Amino acid sequence: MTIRVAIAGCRGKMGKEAVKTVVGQEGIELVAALDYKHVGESLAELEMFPADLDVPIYLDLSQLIEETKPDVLIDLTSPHAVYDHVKVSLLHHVRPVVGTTGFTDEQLEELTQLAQEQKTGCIIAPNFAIGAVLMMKFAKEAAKYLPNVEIIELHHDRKLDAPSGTAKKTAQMIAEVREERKQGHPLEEETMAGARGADFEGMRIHSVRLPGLVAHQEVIFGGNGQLLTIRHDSFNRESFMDGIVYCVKKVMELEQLVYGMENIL
Ligand SMILES: NC(=O)C1=CN([C@@H]2O[C@H](COP(=O)(O)OP(=O)(O)OC[C@H]3O[C@@H](n4cnc5c(N)ncnc54)[C@H](OP(=O)(O)O)[C@@H]3O)[C@@H](O)[C@H]2O)C=CC1
Ligand SMILES: O=C(O)C1=N[C@H](C(=O)O)C[C@H](O)C1
Repeated sequence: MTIRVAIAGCRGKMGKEAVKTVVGQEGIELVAALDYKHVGESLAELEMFPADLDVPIYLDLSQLIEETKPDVLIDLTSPHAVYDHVKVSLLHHVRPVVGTTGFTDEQLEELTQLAQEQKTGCIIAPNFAIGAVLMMKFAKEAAKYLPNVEIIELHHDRKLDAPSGTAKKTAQMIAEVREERKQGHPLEEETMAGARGADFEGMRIHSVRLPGLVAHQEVIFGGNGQLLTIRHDSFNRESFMDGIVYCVKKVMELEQLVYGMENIL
């Protein structure tokens, strides 16, 4: 069976790479694109895509779904757009595979419930790179023994959300095995706001944004006279593509929302 896929955000850094990947994939067919520019045109008319890529561009997701009947919607857009896309998609029983980050906890809860009610699979993966997923799993394991931990995530300076979805998910996974505790000196004070980073159950998260970076993270554990650093680097967007293909196939077997690729490996 061929899986019919639509991509939202196809002009973006991730979207462009995803279009290239999906088009070359056996058993997957790209049937539509969702964008708010070039509406009514075809991807073939955009300079960045091959001239024979005859894939229609829609503004309205419901219309896209009714006319092109995708099985899966890959969302690689923005924190402002993604929640609505996932909701509309689930209401139409189209399975979302979501790379976009920046969900609130409330949005994740609502979408989890909606996917369950609709009996429709959905994968929200803060990071599609297998190395990053392993970094998160290893960090969770290490935190059982070394509960003093800080996360430093480093990204390109076009990123909209901070901390990154990966850093937030790492902290959540660590929190499953680490009791909430304040770190550092009990009387420490910030003499400059933000100096100690964001506070997640006492863990500190630091976000670096610089041109030249892609997506990187260090999880640093401190113990008596020792330090453990777990680091992952994505040097390009290709690093995420195997994960996207895996999720497109996997979501076809699901009837509920899965948050994080570590839960389906
Ligand atoms: N899970 C993972 O492994 C990864 C996740 N990401 C996440 O994926 C998302 C996209 O990243 P990236 O490609 O770098 O970002 P880009 O800004 O390069 O791409 C986003 C694209 O989505 C478009 N867009 C914005 N709003 C809408 C909308 N309402 N409908 C359709 N298209 C829209 C943008 O158009 P325009 O620019 O014209 O506004 C742009 O073309 C981010 O949230 C990022 O954090 C990124 C890498 C890996
Ligand atoms: O915006 C990005 O680039 C990335 N976003 C995701 C995140 O917020 O964790 C995944 C990866 O880090 C790249």
